[in-house]
Amino acid sequence: MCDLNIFLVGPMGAGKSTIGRLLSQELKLEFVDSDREIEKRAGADIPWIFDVEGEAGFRDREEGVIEALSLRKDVVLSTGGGAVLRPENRSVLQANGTVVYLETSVEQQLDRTSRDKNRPLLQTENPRAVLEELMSIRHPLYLDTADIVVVTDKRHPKTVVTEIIRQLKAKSPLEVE
Ligand SMILES: Nc1ncnc2c1ncn2[C@@H]1O[C@H](COP(=O)(O)OP(=O)(O)O)[C@@H](O)[C@H]1O
Ligand SMILES: O=C(O)C1=C[C@@H](OP(=O)(O)O)[C@@H](O)[C@H](O)C1
Ligand SMILES: [Mg+2]
Repeated sequence: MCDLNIFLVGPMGAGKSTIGRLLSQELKLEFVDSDREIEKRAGADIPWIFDVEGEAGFRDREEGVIEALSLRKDVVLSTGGGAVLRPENRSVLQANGTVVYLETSVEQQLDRTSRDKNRPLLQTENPRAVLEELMSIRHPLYLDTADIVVVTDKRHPKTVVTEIIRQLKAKSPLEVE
């Protein structure tokens, strides 16, 4: 395998962080998560960054981290759900690896994100309305950025990983062993 980069995009609760780690283990690639890298560089967690710097401050940090991480070699990068918003991010992701969209229904997003409080955009009275609104804006951007689309609804993470690898092999048989 040479210079294989896989970038996971998709909405909150799609399973990008979970699936990314599993996929990296399966393909023996390094695993990086842009949200964790943002937190590491800031020395603060995401809720703090949103609180103090606003969403715009977070997006600026995210852009720097996505550029840096996408230029690495042989990584699986799990991005945050809003990474596709900036055209600069879409460009670097498309230029430097295979982009996988983990597609998920709002219903599953709600189910998977209801237990933790670390997503500032969902700390609201009506997370369903927020997720629907975000999906209407972002779904076309995910589709536009991705080389591969994998549905994750009601699928075990291991099944999702198997399906990603199947589609990667179908696309570039020589790169994925
Ligand atoms: N395919 C799946 N089936 C069931 N639960 C999942 C699946 N993928 C992720 N999860 C769970 O959903 C939650 C959110 O997953 P996470 O990987 O953080 O998503 P993302 O990074 O896309 O926001 C976690 O508790 C995780 O264990
Ligand atoms: O959708 C978004 O705008 C966000 C998604 C989060 O990442 P996950 O998609 O990994 O939850 C995180 O980057 C931040 O809370 C903003
Ligand atoms: Mg994540």
